[in-house]
Amino acid sequence: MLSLSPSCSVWPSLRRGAWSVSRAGNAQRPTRRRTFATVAEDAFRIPLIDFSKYRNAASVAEKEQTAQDIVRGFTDVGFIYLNNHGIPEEIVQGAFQKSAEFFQLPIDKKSELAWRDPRANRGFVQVGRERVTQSADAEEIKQLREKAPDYKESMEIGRDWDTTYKNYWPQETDAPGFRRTMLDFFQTCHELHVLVMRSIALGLRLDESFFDDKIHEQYHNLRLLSYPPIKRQLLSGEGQARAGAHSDYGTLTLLFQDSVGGLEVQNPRTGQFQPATPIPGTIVINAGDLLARWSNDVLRSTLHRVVAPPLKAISDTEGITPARQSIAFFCNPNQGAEISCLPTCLVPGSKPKYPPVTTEEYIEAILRKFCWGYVTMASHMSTVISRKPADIIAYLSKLRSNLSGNPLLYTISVSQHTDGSELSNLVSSVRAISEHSVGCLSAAVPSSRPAWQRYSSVSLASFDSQNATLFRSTIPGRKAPLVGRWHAMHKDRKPDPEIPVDQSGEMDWESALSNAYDGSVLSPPLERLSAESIDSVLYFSDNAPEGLSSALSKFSTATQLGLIGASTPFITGRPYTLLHNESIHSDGAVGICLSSPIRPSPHSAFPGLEPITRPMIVTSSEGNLVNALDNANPSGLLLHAIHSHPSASLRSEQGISPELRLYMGTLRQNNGQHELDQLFYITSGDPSRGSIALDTESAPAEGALVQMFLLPSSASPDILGEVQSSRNAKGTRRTQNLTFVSTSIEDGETGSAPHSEDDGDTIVLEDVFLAASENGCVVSRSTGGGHERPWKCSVPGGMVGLQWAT
Ligand SMILES: O=C(O)CCC(=O)C(=O)O
Ligand SMILES: [Fe+2]
Repeated sequence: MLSLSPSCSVWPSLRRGAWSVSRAGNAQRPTRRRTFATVAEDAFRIPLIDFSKYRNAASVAEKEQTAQDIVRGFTDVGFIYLNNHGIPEEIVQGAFQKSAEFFQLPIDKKSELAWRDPRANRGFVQVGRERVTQSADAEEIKQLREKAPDYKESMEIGRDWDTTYKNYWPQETDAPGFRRTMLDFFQTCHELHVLVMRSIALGLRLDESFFDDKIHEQYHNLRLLSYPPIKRQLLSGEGQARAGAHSDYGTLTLLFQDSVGGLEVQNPRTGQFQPATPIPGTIVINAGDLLARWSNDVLRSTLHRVVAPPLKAISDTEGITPARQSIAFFCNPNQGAEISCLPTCLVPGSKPKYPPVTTEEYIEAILRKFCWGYVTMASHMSTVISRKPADIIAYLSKLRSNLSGNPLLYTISVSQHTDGSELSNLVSSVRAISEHSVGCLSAAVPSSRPAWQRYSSVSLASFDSQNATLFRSTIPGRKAPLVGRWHAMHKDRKPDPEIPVDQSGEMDWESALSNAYDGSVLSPPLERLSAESIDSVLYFSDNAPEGLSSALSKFSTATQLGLIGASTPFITGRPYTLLHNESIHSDGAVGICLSSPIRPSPHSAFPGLEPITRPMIVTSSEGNLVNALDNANPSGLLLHAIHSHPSASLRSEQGISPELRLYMGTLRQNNGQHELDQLFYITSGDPSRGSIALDTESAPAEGALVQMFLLPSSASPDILGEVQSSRNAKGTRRTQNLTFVSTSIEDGETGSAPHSEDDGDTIVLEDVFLAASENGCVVSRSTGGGHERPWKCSVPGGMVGLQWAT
């Protein structure tokens, strides 16, 4: 711990020379008066610092002078020019060259890499999209942006290995060498940041390495800037600039500028902006808000802006401001670093000006203040439920103006009481929102609400067209050859005789997955997408999604969720009703591929299940059979569990009640707890051989931790009620949640419940996409390095989904 005694404080050194502290002991930034007369009152010069002495110093003592000069520069002006900084000129020029080549790409190519989210802060920003300002008023920022946009384009690059946010890179063929150059430059700049922060530590009388472990995670931003040539006139209006006045928010910004000029720095004492004229070979470095806060405002984060360069640079009588290029490297502390007043920056006896904050909290607060409404993944997501289709239609019509033309994902579930014309009105109202849409008819979401079977619902998610690609797939699924059936412990549940479609639920992943992916089978829009850019694929399909799922494995890090459409022979005369733009299909699949700036996180829940065995290890499995658990006979274990269960109703003369719904689930560890990961329906078992057959092509592998469960017949999860109450819970962070629910055939069809008071209600669940099917859903979640083998979630009440933080 460093002593807080005055001799260790930075103040004495700063008092030397030009400044005096006039209100010592005050925790506010001291008002300073010039104490020597040789410098004019308003002189405000960015010092030029030769860094070679520091870099080449053999001892800490040799570094002292430069360190103090640097700190003085940041104390007085907030900006320095750094000369002999150690980054070779050809490296800087190489980055400028690649940056220029990037900005010359056609706008379509650059737009594919569009910046989408303030927290990610990555990608291409078009002229006029950004408006840098100090204003914190959302409405004011919006107006400013419309009236006086910043005349610049930029490309933002973050740490490339970040697990939450992805960089957007142009194709190598479009911008050869761009990615490599920028990644190397990022690293080079990071290293210089470390060195300059060390010099600041020394200059502030801290240990030279004080900042090292607080800045090493590289939460930095490399911003390439291109200011196109524009008429000077356009930059002369009030509030108009190439970049409006602002301060930067991190520790330091390393700014590389070309020779055009236009950067201006505000003299905080006079309020006047003064040019930071380019000096060849130097880097302009300024302190950001976080460093100012860290240092209790000893170091200054100074306002700056980019305006038209001085008149002499104007190329002709038209007054065209020449193009300008710059590269800013915004440095930040580690996300978790605590920014609390540096011990040497506190006037003894006084309190720090600011409470401690982590970088993450600080940046989060800035984003809340400055970004008008977080950019969300879906520009709209909601589920509307009502007894009256007309009310749903009225709700949908209100969305039209805002969502028009954007890719739309939807499901429609109609009650038994809805007639054909009401259904087609619902479909037309959804389609009227956008001509680019995919959807399907789904089943009612399980609810304990009375008269539930009389309700219809529509779920919608509208995406930015840059994030979403719709598709239709006719890739055939492959039906499973019937795998060996064992003596049934209980009969398979028979398909409901009223539904003449295949309810067998057989999935033939094995053969689908064993066929190497043949890219030609994906429809053209999907073929064009680059594999890494897609983080999620959502689709609606018939009962044979294996072929599509296999082809989608091209998107090797994407989570795939497929809802098998509800059976609709009595509603539309088709086994499944899938919708794509203006077309209706009875088979195949329709879906959407998404590339979010922030990866959505998968979630799953299987409410109502009752564990009937302890967790066990699979010691032998093959195909869809589990042959041994903890080296014992799985069927025997299951029978024993049922027979020792307190409820006699589980047993029958044959041993197990045929109505019983039994499952085997795989478990994963989460914070020392076991969580259910995948769940397979137990179709049959053979007590003599011991094997248990699962409704999947590949049973959990040997070594997997599993447990057996039953779903009591009384289980009737109130999914809607749960979702509603979780949405209403106070203090929860806003998220968008898409959930596919597997229901039982009986759900929503349980006779006529008594008429209830709330029969007429229309429920709107904002930021929720809730869709159900009695045919279950297909799941293959991204697991960091890849994705799990697809499996089918068919337990009634089982939910799988994606969540986007907003
Ligand atoms: O382009 C420049 O010279 C400065 C840009 C800048 O200040 C910023 O982007 O924060
Ligand atoms: Fe800036």
